[in-house]
Amino acid sequence: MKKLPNTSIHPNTSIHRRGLMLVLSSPSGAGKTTISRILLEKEQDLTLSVSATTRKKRPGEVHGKDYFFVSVKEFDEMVERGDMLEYATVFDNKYGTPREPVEEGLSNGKDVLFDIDWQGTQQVAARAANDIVRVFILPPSLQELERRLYARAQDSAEVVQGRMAKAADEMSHWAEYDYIIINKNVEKSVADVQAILRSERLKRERRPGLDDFVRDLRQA
Ligand SMILES: Nc1ncnc2c1ncn2[C@@H]1O[C@H](COP(=O)(O)OP(=O)(O)OP(=O)(O)O)[C@@H](O)[C@H]1O
Ligand SMILES: Nc1nc2c(ncn2[C@@H]2O[C@H](COP(=O)(O)O)[C@@H](O)[C@H]2O)c(=O)[nH]1
Repeated sequence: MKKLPNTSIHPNTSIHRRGLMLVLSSPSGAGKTTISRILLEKEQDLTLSVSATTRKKRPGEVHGKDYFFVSVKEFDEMVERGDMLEYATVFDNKYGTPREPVEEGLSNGKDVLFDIDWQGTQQVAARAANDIVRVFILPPSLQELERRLYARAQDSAEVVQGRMAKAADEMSHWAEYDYIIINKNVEKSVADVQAILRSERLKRERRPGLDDFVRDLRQA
């Protein structure tokens, strides 16, 4: 398996830092997209991995921004060519992470944000165990989860009920994640993810450039 080239010079410092892959997963409707949008506005050095999907576009969604909306044939060809970092079938549609933009983001000194399910998270973790940071978002209650899915008003009642039926299955993977956030208040949840990001960026093993820095300090 190809190892990701995820070392970089972080733009805000001359000290060499490894980019990280921040994964958000949750049952559908718990708030990953909402949290991601705000987070990306606040975090300059974070870039979103835009997934490819065979799902139909929702009202307001933009090709290339929310997803790359592709046919099943196009999706399968991407998989065949090895263009996907990970892929999975979720709620009867195919979803996958195009590899190249992720590699490019990491090489440009960015951290990369993923909104993917537990299957994709397991695949990325298998390829880049040292670079992945996994955050699982829980809803405050099942009633609130259902309310949010209906309030989003972008899916039919049938789709919402299908997603509610699979929520327990998705949540059964919560213990595979490094951090758990109960998304009651969006601002608080965003602040929590920012705290995670900040701490993870400071980890010694993500800052290989410190070796030289400390050597120089000790020789001075
Ligand atoms: N903390 C919150 N309090 C109230 N409403 C919220 C909160 N977080 C998100 N929402 C609302 O819940 C709905 C679902 O949120 P969102 O689309 O972000 O979920 P998601 O986890 O990305 O879902 P999916 O997995 O289907 O993409 C949206 O209408 C959003 O505005
Ligand atoms: N394994 C992957 N899962 C993905 C990817 N992109 C999105 N998702 C997950 O799919 C569901 C449904 O999303 P929706 O936009 O249709 O509501 C959700 O859990 C996403 O996290 C991907 O590239 N790979």
